[in-house]
Amino acid sequence: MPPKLTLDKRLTQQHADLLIKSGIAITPSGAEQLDIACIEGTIVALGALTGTWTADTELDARGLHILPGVIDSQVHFREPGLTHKEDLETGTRGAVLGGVTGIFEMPNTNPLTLWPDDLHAKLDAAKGRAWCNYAFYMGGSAVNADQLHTLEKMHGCAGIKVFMGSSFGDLLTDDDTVLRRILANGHRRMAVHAEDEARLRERKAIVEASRDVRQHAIWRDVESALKATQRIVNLAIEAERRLHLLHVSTADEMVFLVRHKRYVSVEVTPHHLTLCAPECYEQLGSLAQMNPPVREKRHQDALWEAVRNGLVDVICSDHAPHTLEEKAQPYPNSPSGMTGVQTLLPTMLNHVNSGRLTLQRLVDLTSAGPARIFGIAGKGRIALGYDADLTLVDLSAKRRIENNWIASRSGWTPYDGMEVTGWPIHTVIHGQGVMIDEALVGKPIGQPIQFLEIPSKALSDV
Ligand SMILES: NC(=O)N[C@@H](CC(=O)O)C(=O)O
Repeated sequence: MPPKLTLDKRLTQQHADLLIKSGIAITPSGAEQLDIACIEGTIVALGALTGTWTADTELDARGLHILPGVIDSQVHFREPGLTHKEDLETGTRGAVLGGVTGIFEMPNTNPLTLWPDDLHAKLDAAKGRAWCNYAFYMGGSAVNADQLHTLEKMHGCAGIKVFMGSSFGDLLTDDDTVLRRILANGHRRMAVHAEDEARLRERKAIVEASRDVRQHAIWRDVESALKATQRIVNLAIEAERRLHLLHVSTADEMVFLVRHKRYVSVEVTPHHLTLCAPECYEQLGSLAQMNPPVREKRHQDALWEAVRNGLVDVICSDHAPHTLEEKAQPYPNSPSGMTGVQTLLPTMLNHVNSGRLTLQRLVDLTSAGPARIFGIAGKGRIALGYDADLTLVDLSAKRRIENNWIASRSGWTPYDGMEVTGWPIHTVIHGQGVMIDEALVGKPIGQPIQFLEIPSKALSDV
C-alpha cells in the first residue's frame, strides 16, 4: 500500500465518519490498493490507514474496486406531471441501486422546466426524497431564449437542454433563428438532442403506413441525426460556443465530430453500445424504441471506436421510463424511451469484463468526464478534498438483470434476463452508505450538485 496521505497535515484527529478499507481505488494515477477516510462527506485521507485511524463505520472493501461516484448526466424522472411513469424518489432509488451517485434530470416534464418557479418546484420536490445528488436542466426554447444567461446560473441548474427533433414531451426548438438566440444568450455548455425535425416530419409517413417498430431507425434515419448535428455545430461555431451532443448514435456523426472536436463534447449511451438493429426490434418490439433509435452494427462499431479513441466524453443512460401499457400501444403511438439509470453501470462493467474498455476509461466516462464537461465542483475523482461519493463494485460478481430488481415505477428493463459479470455492491454518498451489500439503507440524503464558476465566454474560458 502507498504511504498515508492526509488532507491536512495538522489533521490529528484520525477518527473518520467512514473508513473504507483495502479496496482497489481507481484514482487519477491508476488502480491502487488504498484505505479511504471520510469526514463530513469529504475524502480526508488516502493510503495505508489501518492501525492509525478509527471510524464510526468501517466498510471492508477487500476484493472490490472503488470508483469515484458515477454521475448520469441524462435522465428523465417525470416529476412533476408524469409520476405514474417515475418520480424523483423512485428514479433516484434506482440510481443508487445501480451505483449512481448523481443525476442531471431533463426538462420535458409537465409543466416543462423553463422558468425559475419550475426549477424551484423540482428542487423542493427533491428535498428529502432524492437518494442521490441531483441537478436539473432548463429547457431552451423561443419563450425563454433571451433569459437563458440568468436561468442557467440558478442554483441546482445543470445547464440548458435543447430538443431539435420532437421526442417525448412538448419541447421542440428547431428554428435556426431561435437556436441562434439561445446560443447568443446562454453561456454554459448547452446539451442538444440533435435530430432534424423537418426531415422527421417528411418521413413520418413511412411508419404511419407500416406501423412496424422495425421501421423506427428507418424513419429517424442516419441523415436525420447527421443533418441536425451539422446544423447545430455550425451555428455553435458561428456563435463561438461549445456544445454537448447527447446520445450520438451514428458512424456518420462521429466522422463529422472528429473534425469539430474543439467545439463539442460527446455523449453515448449503453443501449446504443449494447443493443443492435434489427435484432433488438425483433426481440423487444417497442421496448427497444428509443430516440435517437438503436441502429445497425456498423454504427455500434463506430460508437465503440469513438469510445476507444477518446472522441466520446461521457456515457449516460438517457433513462426514459414509460409504463408497459403505454409501450404496448401499436407503433408509432408507443412512446419512445426505456429505463437505464439502474443498468448503466452493470451493463458497462460487463463490457469492461468482455474487454471492450478498461475500468479506468469507464471512470473517465462516468465520473471524471461529466465533472470536466459540466464543471461539477468537488466530484469525479478519488482524491484528497473531493466529495466522498463513491461506487464500490465487484468486477467478478455474476448476476442476472431482472425486471423485479428495477426500482423504476415503470418496472421494466430492456435487459431483463441478461447475465452480466460486474455489479455495484455499495453506494456511498457524502461519506454515508446508501446502498450496502446491494440493499438500500438509511434515508434519501441527496443534495443539489454545485457547479464551478460559469464562464462568460465558453470557448476562451473552459
Ligand atoms: N429518449 C427517448 O426516446 N425518450 C425521451 C425523450 C428524449 O430524450 O428523446 C423521453 O423523455 O421519453
